[in-house]
Amino acid sequence: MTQDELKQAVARAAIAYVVDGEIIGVGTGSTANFFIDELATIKDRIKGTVASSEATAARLRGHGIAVYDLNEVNEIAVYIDGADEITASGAMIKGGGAALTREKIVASVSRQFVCIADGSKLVETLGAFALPVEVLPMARAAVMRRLAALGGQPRLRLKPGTEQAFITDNGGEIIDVAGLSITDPVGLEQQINQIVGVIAVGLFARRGADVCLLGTSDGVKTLTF
Ligand SMILES: O=C[C@H](O)[C@H](O)[C@H](O)COP(=O)(O)O
Repeated sequence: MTQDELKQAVARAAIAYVVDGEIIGVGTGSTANFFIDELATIKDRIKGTVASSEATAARLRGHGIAVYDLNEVNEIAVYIDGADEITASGAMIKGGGAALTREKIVASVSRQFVCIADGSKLVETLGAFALPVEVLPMARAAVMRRLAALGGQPRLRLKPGTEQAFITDNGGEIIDVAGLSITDPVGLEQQINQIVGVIAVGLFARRGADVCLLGTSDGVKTLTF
């Protein structure tokens, strides 16, 4: 099976977690895009969605699915999203697609977090994927020094093919921190959150996934945490 077929399989399996008549939180990225396309086939069963990025909102609206502002919504039944890495205890690195801050916010108000990922995303220790950190542009250099002191190699994410900083949906910049071996994800998430100028870190450890649907050549495996 190709990686896209594995992503499609987990996206289809995630439909079983959609709660009829409720608001569904929708993540960002290639796996989440497969989920959006599946969700379109049952859109009449749900009340609507909250999107974790402008790109996701546009894709949902393109399918005729209602997208609510989070401030209009009291509760989200389930949040469904991909990950860049996930451990056997449900801690994740996210933000490869730069949507980490809104993803974290939507996940934090959702009753259940279902991670959908192809099997290559399951790791023993987080950190081979450079950890994304969203920062206020004026604090970039100061935050990079603090991240380097934690033992990583921080690098500013650039707009592809340019020398200009990539700018997020929130007007922030992304620093990708390579070279970390994250043995205490909850502790590191807390430490990075405390650096002034950080908007959010792509470590989802304190609020990790509740369920992970993992696409493998033997079928979709369900991990619960
Ligand atoms: O910012 C992007 C998100 O955290 C994505 O969920 C993550 O990067 C995984 O993306 P993909 O499904 O494309 O591998």
